[in-house]
Amino acid sequence: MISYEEALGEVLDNPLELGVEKVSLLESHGRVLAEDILADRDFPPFNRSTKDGIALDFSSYEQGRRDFKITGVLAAGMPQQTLNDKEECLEIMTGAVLPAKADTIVMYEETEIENGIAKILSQPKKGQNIHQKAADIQAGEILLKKGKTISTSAIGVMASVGKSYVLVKRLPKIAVISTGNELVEISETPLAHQIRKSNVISLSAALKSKDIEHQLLHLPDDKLAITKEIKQILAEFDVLMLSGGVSKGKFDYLPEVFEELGIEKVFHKVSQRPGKPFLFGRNSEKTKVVFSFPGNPVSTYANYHVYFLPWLNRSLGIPLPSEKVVVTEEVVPHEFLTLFLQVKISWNENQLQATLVKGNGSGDLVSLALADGFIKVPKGTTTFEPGSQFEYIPAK
Ligand SMILES: Nc1nc2c(c(=O)[nH]1)N[C@H]1C(S)=C(S)[C@@H](COP(=O)(O)OP(=O)(O)OC[C@H]3O[C@@H](n4cnc5c(N)ncnc54)[C@H](O)[C@@H]3O)O[C@H]1N2
Ligand code: MOO
Ligand SMILES: [Mg+2]
Repeated sequence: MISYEEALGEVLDNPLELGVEKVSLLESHGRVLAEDILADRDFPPFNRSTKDGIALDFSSYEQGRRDFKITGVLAAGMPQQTLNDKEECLEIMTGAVLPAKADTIVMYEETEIENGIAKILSQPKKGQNIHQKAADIQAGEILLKKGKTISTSAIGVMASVGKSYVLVKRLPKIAVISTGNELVEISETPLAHQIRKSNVISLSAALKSKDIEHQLLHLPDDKLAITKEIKQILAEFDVLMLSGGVSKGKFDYLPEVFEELGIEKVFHKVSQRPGKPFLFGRNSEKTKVVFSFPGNPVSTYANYHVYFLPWLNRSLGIPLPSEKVVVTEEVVPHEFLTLFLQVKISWNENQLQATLVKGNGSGDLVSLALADGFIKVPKGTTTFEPGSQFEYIPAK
């Protein structure tokens, strides 16, 4: 059995080359940019007024003039005008184009306007209140680099250069598969010996929150049926994400079925709790990967966050986030297993602190909903004191 660290290393060593696709700008939020976005023009595209006031020729002020006759009003959206006479000025609004032959803007608050004459009350500096053409970026320069995760502000930047469609990294297409004869649909009333399938519903919600295309499928505890179906599913999807049927039981057929279908087992079973009987595999062409999670609800859920999400980030070229929290109580490690303990998170003096959520093992679905995430507790024999720091894996 391999350690958690080795297992994560193997998972991260098997990213998929997913390619790229074009999506509409509004659909691109959270996706990974697959092209550089260039400035299609200078930013700003013209000398732009940053204040409401008057535009004048500074040399006239320098020569002692303080009163300027107003000969027009410039609004944002008007084509560029010209200041025809040094002794005159033009009123100008924020965002309007600086007129030719003017070089300085004085805001209204620093003037007194009477009978069409603006009197300057302040001591303006040459060139003030002008956002110079190309000061932010020049046409042809890179505004956003490929590889960036698209934020809402990046969407605004792309809108400003007229990108209504944008090239992004493709997301994997995933089959989310429940296994087991005991499972019924959520809309059904289970008989005494049955339960509703919940694991795959959480997985589906988690994938939906990332806009990942996926399909919910179900397999009975019947080896022939499983083999036939998985063969078809493999042809259609990039990733198989299964829950259950992967441990030591008489009806846990998945490990042998994968082998028969040519799925290479990268590892099966990790020295961790929960989630020990996890199997990770891939096809020989390395175009498909299989996350076969143990069926206990907490195991499936923990392993999705511990392995699948980092794998997804690696496949998309996104840096892996790392967060630390401090525990409020003693934490007892396991001598041989890495533990993923459920915690509730709160803020304490600018630091995230974690309080353990006590549950009844990895079959306890109820405690799972009370937790915000997991802390990773390395194996060992020394109890951690309150205040010790742990890696935190948020679960959303
Ligand atoms: N002899 C051994 N027995 C078990 C071992 C072991 O090492 N040796 N490991 C235990 C651990 S740890 C786990 S975790 C489970 C994993 O079992 P499987 O992956 O084979 O899952 P199943 O047997 O199919 O189901 C286990 C449990 O989970 C429930 N389940 C499954 N799918 C769903 C679903 N979609 N929604 C809700 N609940 C689900 C299922 O009904 C079972 O109660 O094995 C231990 N045994
Ligand atoms: O790996 Mo299991 O999840 O401890 O029940
Ligand atoms: Mg089993």
